[in-house]
Amino acid sequence: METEADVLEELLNIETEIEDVQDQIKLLLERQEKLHERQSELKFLLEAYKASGTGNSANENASRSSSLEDWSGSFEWDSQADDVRLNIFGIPSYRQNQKEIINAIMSGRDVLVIMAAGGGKSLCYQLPAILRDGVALVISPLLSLIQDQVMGLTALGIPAFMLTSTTSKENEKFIYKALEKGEGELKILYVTPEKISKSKRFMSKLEKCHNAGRLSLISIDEAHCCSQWGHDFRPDYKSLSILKTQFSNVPVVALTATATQKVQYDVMEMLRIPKCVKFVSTVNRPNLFYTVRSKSSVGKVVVDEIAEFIQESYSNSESGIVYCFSRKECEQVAAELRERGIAADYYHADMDVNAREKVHTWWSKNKLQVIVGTVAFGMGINKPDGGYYYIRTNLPVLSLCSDVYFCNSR
Ligand SMILES: Nc1ncnc2c1ncn2[C@@H]1O[C@H](COP(=O)(O)OP(=O)(O)OP(=O)(O)O)[C@@H](O)[C@H]1O
Repeated sequence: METEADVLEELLNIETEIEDVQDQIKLLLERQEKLHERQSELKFLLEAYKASGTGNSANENASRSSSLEDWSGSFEWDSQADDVRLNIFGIPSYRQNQKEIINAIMSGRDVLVIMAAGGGKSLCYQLPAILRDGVALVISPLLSLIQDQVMGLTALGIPAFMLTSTTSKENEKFIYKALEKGEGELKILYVTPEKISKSKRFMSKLEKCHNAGRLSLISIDEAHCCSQWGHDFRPDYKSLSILKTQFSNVPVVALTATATQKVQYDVMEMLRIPKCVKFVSTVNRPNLFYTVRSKSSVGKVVVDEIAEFIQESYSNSESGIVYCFSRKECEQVAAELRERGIAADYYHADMDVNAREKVHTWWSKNKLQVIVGTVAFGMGINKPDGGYYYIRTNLPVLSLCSDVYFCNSR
């Protein structure tokens, strides 16, 4: 006959055992994750080995992707590249790795670029896009980012277009004609990954462009979006593997500011560029300053604090971004900043694309000082002039990042 003490003792034993089992499950799950990681690395190495067909060891071949080939020497396009850099882009000299990356692309190699945000990745594919014959295709994840790039290139007189939901029928017709028949001036074409995965019409025009020898290069911006291990995985990036399969002789350039070793493997595997040349530049951004300030618990006072910060620190109306958590909050804060004499407007995913484009353009042209946005705005936005800052309001404190010409929303 069991006594209460016996029951209690068995219960305690069982609870101890359950804890043991839970510890073991935790250890096994950790082990499983490590094995998955190693499995994907090994699969990548195997693919690299198969792709080489040279009898090199897989490791040797994979390391060729970051090989010591010298891309800094003299090439036949040097003087033309210098001319475009200086006279079209207005850039006096190259930054770290830019010249080497350009040389590798011009030599027809696939390239993986890891360079800090604002480090100058765009020049690395835009310059070869101008030098090489034909049309360069650029895949970029966000409409705002694409608009920013096309706006900047157009201002430099470079025939750049985008094919997105905001493209007019007239421009769409022009782009399709340029791809299919080589008519009209089109050097750089920006699309979102959805265009590759969902538009058969676009892919068929692209194929015609390639068959006629007019697809000059394929650039994949924010390439970490390919990787499930990255912080910004986009399912549509998976479909980009078709590009190398279908257009195997066209150089692919994958660019990102953030990629761990594992994400790099993933990107190379996903984009089918195991033998790419890899360039890693320093991620140090000396132009960034962060400040954290305590924030009032009263909403109206917080807006006073933000307005005061902007007016005191940026008295020449230098532009910036204020980040808010919700769409409603963006609209409210923008209105309250306007009440305080600051030219502000809001930007979020609930607005129609034309309204978003209008706000972005005005801000780019300094007709608007502040965009109050959700994280829908910011990634890859390039605004080199004057001071620049962003403020996050959705934290218990105000986080201020100033004196940058560029920032990411994260
Ligand atoms: N060699 C250079 N010298 C001076 N300025 C440069 C140079 N290369 C690029 N820039 C400028 O640096 C700024 C940032 O460049 P860019 O937009 O290409 O950065 P990025 O690396 O593409 O950033 P993101 O991570 O958003 O893609 C731009 O204003 C660009 O004109």
